[in-house]
Amino acid sequence: MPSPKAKTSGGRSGSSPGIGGNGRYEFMSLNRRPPQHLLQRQGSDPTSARLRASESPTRRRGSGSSNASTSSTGGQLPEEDCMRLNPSIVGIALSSLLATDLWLSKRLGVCACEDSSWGSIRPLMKLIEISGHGIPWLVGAAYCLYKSDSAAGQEVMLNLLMALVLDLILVGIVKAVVRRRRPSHNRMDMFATFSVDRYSFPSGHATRAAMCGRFLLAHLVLAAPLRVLVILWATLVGFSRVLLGRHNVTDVAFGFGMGYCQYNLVEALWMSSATLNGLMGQFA
Ligand SMILES: CC(C)=CCC/C(C)=C/COP(=O)(O)O
Repeated sequence: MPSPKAKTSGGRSGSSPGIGGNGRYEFMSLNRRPPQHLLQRQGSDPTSARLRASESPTRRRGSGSSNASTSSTGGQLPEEDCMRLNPSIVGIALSSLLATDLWLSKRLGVCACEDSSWGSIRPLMKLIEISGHGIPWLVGAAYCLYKSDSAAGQEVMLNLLMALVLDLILVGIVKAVVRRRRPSHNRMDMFATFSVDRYSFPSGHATRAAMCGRFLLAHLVLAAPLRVLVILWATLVGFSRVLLGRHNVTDVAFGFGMGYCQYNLVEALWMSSATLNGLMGQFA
C-alpha cells in the first residue's frame, strides 16, 4: 500500500513508492518493469527491499507472470523473502483481528481520563473497578468465613477463597507469559496491583467477575432480580475495563471465557466440609 506521506509523481492505483533518481519518492506501477535507475543491487537500498516486496511471488502470480519467485531483476528471491511475503491466511486473519481490537478498544475508551468524551462517568467506572478488584473479594470472603456459624456456610466461603487465589495464580501466569502491554490510552491509576498487573492480557477483573458471578449464582439462593443483578454486575465489570482504557476488547473477552472455565475447575476441586474438617484435623 503506497505510503500517503510519499511525494507522488507516478500513477495512483497499483503502485508502490520508490526513491527516484532525484531523491524524491516516486510511485511505480507494479505491472510495468520499474525504471532502470530504481533497480538497486539487492541489500544496497531500502527501495530494493521494497521492489522485492512489490515483485513478491503472490503479486507476480496475480499478474499472470510465469516465474513466480523471481525478483524484478530476474534473480531468485531468497526463501525468507518468499516466506515473509506470503503470510498465511491465519496470520492475515490474526493481524486483522488485532488491528480491529486496537481500533475498537481505542474508540470505546471513552473515560480513560477525566477529559475524555465520557470523563464524567469515570468515578462510577472506578467504583465498578473496585467492586471487581481481588482485595475486596478476598477480604469479604474471609470475613464471611469468620462470621459463618454453619458448616455449609464455612464450606462455601472456604471454596470461594480458594477460587479467588486460584484466579490470581492463573491470571498472573497467563499475564506473565503473554506480556501484552496495556492500551496506550490507559492511565495506570489502579490501587494495589502486582507486578504482572502492568500487563493487559487477560483482564483479571473479567476473569474474577465471570468466575464469582457463576459462583454466587450456583451457591447462593437468590431471587430472580438479584440473579439478574449479579449478571449485570459481572457484565459491567468487564465493560468498565475497556471504557476505562485498562484493557483491549480481546483481553476482556478472553478473561470472561477464562473465568467461566475457572469456575468449572473450582467445582471439580470442590472441598466438602468433611474434607475440610479432615484437613483442619491434620493441621490442628
Ligand atoms: C492485589 C490483588 C489481591 C489483586 C490484584 C487485582 C488486580 C489489580 C488485577 C488486575 O486486573 P485487570 O487485569 O483487570 O486490570
